[in-house]
Amino acid sequence: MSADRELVSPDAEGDERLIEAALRPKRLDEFIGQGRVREQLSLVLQSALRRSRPPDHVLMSGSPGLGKTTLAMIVAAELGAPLRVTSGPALERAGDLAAILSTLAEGEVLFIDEIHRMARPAEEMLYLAMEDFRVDIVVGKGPGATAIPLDIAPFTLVGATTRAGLLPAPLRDRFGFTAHMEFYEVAELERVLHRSSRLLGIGLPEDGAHEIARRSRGTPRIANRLLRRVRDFAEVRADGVITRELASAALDLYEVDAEGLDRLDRAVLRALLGKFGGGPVGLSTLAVSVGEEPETVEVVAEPFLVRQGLLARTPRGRVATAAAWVHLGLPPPPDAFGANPADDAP
Ligand SMILES: Nc1ncnc2c1ncn2[C@@H]1O[C@H](COP(=O)(O)OP(=O)(O)OP(=O)(O)O)[C@@H](O)[C@H]1O
Repeated sequence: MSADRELVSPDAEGDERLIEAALRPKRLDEFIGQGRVREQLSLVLQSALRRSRPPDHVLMSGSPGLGKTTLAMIVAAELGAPLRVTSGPALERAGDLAAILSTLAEGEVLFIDEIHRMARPAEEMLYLAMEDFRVDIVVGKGPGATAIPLDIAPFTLVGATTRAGLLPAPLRDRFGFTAHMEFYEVAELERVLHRSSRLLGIGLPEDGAHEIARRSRGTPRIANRLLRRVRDFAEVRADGVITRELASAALDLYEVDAEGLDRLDRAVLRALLGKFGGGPVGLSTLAVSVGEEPETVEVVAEPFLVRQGLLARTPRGRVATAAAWVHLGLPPPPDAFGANPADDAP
């Protein structure tokens, strides 16, 4: 990912990770927004606690930075259970997963981030572990290979994915509960910002919080990061007070536009309008034209552009809406998507 994506990219590195960890809500009642998910999860957890049984396995899907890791940690904290953390790409061989599963304590929460990127043999081992709390350890090779069954402690799997559609059905079906994480409303992000500013000792007036919140792409991780950049700007260029005007000037400098679109978002829209006349165009062609991987465009940029009503995914390809033309200061063509009420028909 290029350096200029760092500011609004939901990925974080180094010190940023430490600050992120410090800002994570620790319990469900501190977790802001996602009302439906919170209520559903709370029921699942309370009922498990009453029955003194580990709850069903939980799958969380949603864009990067919406709080999936935070919620996984909260699941363990609410259950008073230990948490083991790994990720799909780290589970290349079945043995990698077997080593973890066979050492889980009873009731432990196993969090697998990016679960859609797990290798196939590990995935197959996970099916049995999730359903029967058992793994088959294969000893030997070829026709003489034998599977030795090994019981494992009952545990709860929490899987997180940015691409639920890529999970094979047998895996998806083994989760008792799926939490669909949505982008946050501006008012919710304002609460996230006020909480973070208290924890970081940053003075944040209401109007400054509002300006940062509305440019945060509906994502708490981005809100927290923009807060720190605006704080830097306020301290160096002004008297430290984050007013609306100051937040707006700082975010302009960092190339986050009034709707929260960053450079990649705008590059995607510009390519769609400038090179493909508004589309339809296939994802790979669009990604090549902005010099990014198709997955980055699909996972990082598109969900937000779709949510903002600027881009539509149609069976024929990606299409810019009339609002996208307006956003880039261009007159929409009469046949632009969304300019005609028939586009909304099912
Ligand atoms: N509901 C929330 N309330 C307050 N802060 C939140 C909330 N959700 C996320 N955050 C903040 O956003 C940051 C990113 O959250 P988290 O790492 O859980 O996202 P994620 O969905 O797991 O991202 P990724 O998919 O990239 O791993 C955390 O540091 C946390 O402080």
